[in-house]
Amino acid sequence: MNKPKVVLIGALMDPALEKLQNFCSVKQWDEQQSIPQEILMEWVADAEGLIVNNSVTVNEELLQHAPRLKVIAQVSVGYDNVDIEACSKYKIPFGNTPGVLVDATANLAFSLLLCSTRRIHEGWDFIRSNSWALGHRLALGTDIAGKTLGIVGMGQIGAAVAQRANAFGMNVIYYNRNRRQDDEKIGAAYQSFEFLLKESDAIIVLTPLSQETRGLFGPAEFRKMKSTACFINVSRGSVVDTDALVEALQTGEIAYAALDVTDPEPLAQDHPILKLSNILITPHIGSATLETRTAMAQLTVDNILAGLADRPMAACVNASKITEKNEKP
Ligand SMILES: O=CC(=O)O
Repeated sequence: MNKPKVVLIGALMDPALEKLQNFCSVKQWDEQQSIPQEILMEWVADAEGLIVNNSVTVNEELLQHAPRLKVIAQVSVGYDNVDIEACSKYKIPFGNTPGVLVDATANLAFSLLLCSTRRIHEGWDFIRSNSWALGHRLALGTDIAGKTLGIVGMGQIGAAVAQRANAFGMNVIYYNRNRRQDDEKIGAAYQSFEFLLKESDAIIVLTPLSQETRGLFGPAEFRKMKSTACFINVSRGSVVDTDALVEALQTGEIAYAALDVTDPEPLAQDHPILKLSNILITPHIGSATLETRTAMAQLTVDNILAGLADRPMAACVNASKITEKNEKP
């Protein structure tokens, strides 16, 4: 029996890759640079499955070029690069990887909070620049117990961050599009966005990127924050107006920022944000642990195999929008 053809963009960890190769004929793009559009279009022309990463834009044009496509999956929880409505229109289920990355991402977010408030990476720079030996003083950090943490975007990862902040004695408030019914269980109180901006000592952003959240943090929002505030983004870079953030850090409107995501990504070496001393940036590594990435790869392959076999997928974003398969418009 012929194996179904699957196009794989990017790397996939073993043993998931091996499993995929056992059941499917896999064509993989694993180069540093993004796949050129003409090659992508050529490859998807006869593909039945497609695994993408966020360097690929999945839109109607791509779907029109892929008449045999039965399923798409991505090794991430965020899918702002994918036009879900178009996938649903073409009756193609799209799978992502929620759940399995919650703890790793919450740990990274909380690490950025601790590193920022205790100025850990500055300490490391201080040592490497020989300042210790020269007797220069290192600036003091701040405590987090008793301080207010504002979480913007209260999904599973937000709840896991709230749990950690509670354990560290923080007062946790959150803002979300919809208020959660289990405020008490997650140990966080719902507040308006305005209140959160004004009252938080630290803000952690975890909201997905959408039309509503693009540029959510701009000049006006930074102006409302405390001058001692620490701003942390672990969602998507475009939720923040980068120029406004640079200015807020330069002028002292806020004290500090830590970002796991940036706009653009990656940052050019001469980007002004890299010249600031009151910022810490990590290269989009929220879910990057061996265990988590292995589980994400496994879930992605399970999603693809289920979609190819017309079985329900473990994590499908548009399951409710797809009724009859393979009836393409
Ligand atoms: O950014 C990472 C993800 O969306 O999983």
